[in-house]
Amino acid sequence: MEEAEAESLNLKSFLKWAAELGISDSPPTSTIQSDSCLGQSLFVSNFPEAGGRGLAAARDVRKGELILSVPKGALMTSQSLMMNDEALSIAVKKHPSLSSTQILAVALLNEVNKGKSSRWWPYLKQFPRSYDTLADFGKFEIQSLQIDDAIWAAQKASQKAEEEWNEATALMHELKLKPQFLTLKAWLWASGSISSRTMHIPWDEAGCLCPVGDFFNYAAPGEETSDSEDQAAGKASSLPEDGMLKSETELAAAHRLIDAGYEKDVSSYCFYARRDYRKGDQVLLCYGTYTNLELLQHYGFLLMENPNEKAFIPLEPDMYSLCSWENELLYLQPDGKPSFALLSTVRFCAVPKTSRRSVVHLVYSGNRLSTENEVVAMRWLAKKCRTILDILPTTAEEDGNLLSFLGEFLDIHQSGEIKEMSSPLPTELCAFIKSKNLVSEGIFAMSRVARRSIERWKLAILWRHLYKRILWNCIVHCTEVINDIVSRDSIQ
Ligand SMILES: C[S@@+](CC[C@H](N)C(=O)[O-])C[C@H]1O[C@@H](n2cnc3c(N)ncnc32)[C@H](O)[C@@H]1O
Repeated sequence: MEEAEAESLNLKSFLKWAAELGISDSPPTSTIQSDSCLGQSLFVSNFPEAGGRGLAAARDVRKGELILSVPKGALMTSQSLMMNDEALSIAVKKHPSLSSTQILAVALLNEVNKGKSSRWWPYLKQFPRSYDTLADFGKFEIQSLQIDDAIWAAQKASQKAEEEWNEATALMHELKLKPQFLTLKAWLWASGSISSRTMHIPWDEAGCLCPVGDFFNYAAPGEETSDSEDQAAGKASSLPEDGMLKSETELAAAHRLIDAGYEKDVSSYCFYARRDYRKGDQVLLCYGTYTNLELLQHYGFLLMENPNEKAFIPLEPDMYSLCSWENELLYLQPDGKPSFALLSTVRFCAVPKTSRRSVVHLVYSGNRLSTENEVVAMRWLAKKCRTILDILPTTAEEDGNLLSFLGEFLDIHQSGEIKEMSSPLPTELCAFIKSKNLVSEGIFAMSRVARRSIERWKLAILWRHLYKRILWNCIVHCTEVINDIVSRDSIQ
């Protein structure tokens, strides 16, 4: 059977299985019996440019409408997995130091280990085979990020995954998992599934895996969720289970922004439309507010246009303590403009040390201190960005060219062995192919693994390209501010 045909049959039996568990996209009053849980409000579709498989509106949908409900019994949690598996439950109790996420990862692998005999088998077959989160990045992809902060985040993510795997190995051996489920690769699959697919529930920090609900692709929070209508409608809210929402402010923001949650009164996970949708539109979910690096870290993708993107630039050491801003507030926005905190810090630094006391109140008001100060501040910022860009191994333009080349390369070489390349390969691609041992006896095989590997590397290149674009935007912005001041001065 063709792979696509098998996939379609698997999906069909999954949607039937989901309907039997009470998952439904029908209005609560409806009593329609169906062999699919979808079809009334949603259907599964493919969106190659926005997340791949996702959910589309089966009819015109109004903002605030309930579009999917998943009963508690259909949620896959550590608790529900242990309830049906005494051996798992007993073994887990012997390892109290494991975190709730590690327990869910082991329970997930333990379930996959059962194969077809697992009651969750139709659902498990819908999971991706591998992920592109930062923890999945190899050394080459990590270095390809080029920016120290991002390299550090990726190294940390991959070290953390390995440490957590090591800690959980004893439990997995006790459960007598098959060798292929004891590997780091299997662990990365389980932790990638948890990181990119779980939803918040109040009774387990690791969250739950929510069949069908985890088919919603992501849209960044925008204007439609910034008003108070959702709270006015009294909807429950959920938090993405990812450990990213650290501060109270972030938690509060996430509560406002997310459009799905577990509702105790109906014992179901409920999903609401966050805006009006026309029939056929992709229906999206906001998992939270993320920069592109955070999206990569937790979900393995990034957005070309991310309103929440932030480019952090290394400042002089004393600048971090000069004002009372937290470091996370000192960044460039996607349009290149400095954040309020960064702008005021740079302005303050541009004041001679002896005069700083007298301008403290003005700095925090967000006002320009003087035209001279503004010019010095903007010059400093533009120079900083230029210096950072100058020392990076590639320019934004080169990254853009490499991305186009890789896009064409993947299109031309769909699969199979490649003996002769149509054009000379870019140096970085040669280094990539060599580091991944993709060539054997002069022949490059475009296997599924090679393709995935290139796709993952493309994400690293795209990330650094977008970072550099913000720094360029900043240089343009600073130059415009300076030119504006100079031209006003010359008129006066
Ligand atoms: C909860 S799943 C969504 C459904 C997923 N597409 C599937 O086929 O199972 C989250 C994953 O979908 C992909 N994704 C979601 N939104 C995306 C977007 N806007 N652009 C690209 N990929 C996206 C990412 O791979 C992410 O880790």
